[in-house]
Amino acid sequence: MTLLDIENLAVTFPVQGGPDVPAVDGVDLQVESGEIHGLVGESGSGKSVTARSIMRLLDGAEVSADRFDYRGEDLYAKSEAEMRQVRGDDIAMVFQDALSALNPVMTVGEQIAEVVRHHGDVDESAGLLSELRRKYVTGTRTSAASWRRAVELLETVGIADPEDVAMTYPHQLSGGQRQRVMIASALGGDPDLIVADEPTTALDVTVEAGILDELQHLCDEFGVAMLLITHDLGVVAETCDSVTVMYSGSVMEHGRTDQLFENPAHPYTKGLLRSIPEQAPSDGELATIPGSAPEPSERPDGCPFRDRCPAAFDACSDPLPEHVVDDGHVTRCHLYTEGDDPEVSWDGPTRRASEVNGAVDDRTTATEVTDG
Ligand SMILES: Nc1ncnc2c1ncn2[C@@H]1O[C@H](COP(=O)(O)OP(=O)(O)OP(=O)(O)O)[C@@H](O)[C@H]1O
Ligand code: NI
Repeated sequence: MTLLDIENLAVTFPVQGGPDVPAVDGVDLQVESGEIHGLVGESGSGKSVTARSIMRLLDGAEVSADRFDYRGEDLYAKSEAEMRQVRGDDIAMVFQDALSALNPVMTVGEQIAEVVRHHGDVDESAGLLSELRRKYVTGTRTSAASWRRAVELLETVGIADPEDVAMTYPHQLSGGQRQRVMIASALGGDPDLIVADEPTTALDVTVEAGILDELQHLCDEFGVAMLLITHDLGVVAETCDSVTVMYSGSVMEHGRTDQLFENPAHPYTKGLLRSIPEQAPSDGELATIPGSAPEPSERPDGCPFRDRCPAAFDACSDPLPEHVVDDGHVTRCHLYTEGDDPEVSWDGPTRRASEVNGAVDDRTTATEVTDG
């Protein structure tokens, strides 16, 4: 079943005295129940804006979509009160920076207990006195059911000594522990979908691997779906069932992870794949895509990637087409409207690039070593 179904999402930030910022432009995104769906793309491609649109946390932005359904209900038709219920109970969000997302003056146990109470499936009295005590003497109601549930959740997310950790404040914990606390807090509302925006980006690789493992395991165990935002295709390969690739506000390609990795269709996806060790060409060099993404207000017509694409040709200034590569695997690239199996070379001059668009031909050979 499709849990989240977004069609043709556009998000624009009005800017006083400057051009508006069309951050997201025509994005389709489907997350199936229980799956881990990766949302990947370089910095500025619109991943976080898309994520926040799901929580309706985009103050001041103009949001439009042909469809924006969660479990078949239009999220943008809900009242703010109904939305508060959705946030936490149905959809929970995990951010990159737990230190700023968590309350600094409340023990982590209390914070998780609060989510559990808000969700309302623990039975405990909540009279004024206990409410005041809870609020001002944080961490002391260790006999309450919500507190016990908080400790349980800390244990669930792999924290050793959950009783002790529950009584600490966020700044007393390591970065990895704080991310785990935030995941525990997300699970406190028993959501069906977790939106995780680069949950491990700030951590070192071993801690990151442990947390990604844990997330994968938790989604499996609780049947929770996750939209996992990352700029790292290596993380997608390890963790995700399916993936949507974004570039400069648009979706370039989406499909099951195996389809995308075995048979990438869009030159942008092919370029990204060269930057992860397992997929890089056998000469051992890791290459990034030369150049950088345009600012939203300076995006070219048609395909936003065309100025960096080694296979760009004149049709690329037309609106993005949609090409079905395989069942569930779709790319938005003009090469495929010209015939199947186009030649895309990141290592030498491309026929189309050199014949049709002389402006890009020396980009096709430039590579940049990013890692050893
Ligand atoms: N509140 C805002 N006002 C104006 N522009 C914004 C605002 N928020 C985001 N943008 C712009 O929208 C575009 C998409 O930003 P977004 O944060 O979604 O990118 P991202 O893919 O999450 O990148 P990163 O990997 O760096 O987190 C960027 O050009 C950004 O500058
Ligand atoms: Ni982001």
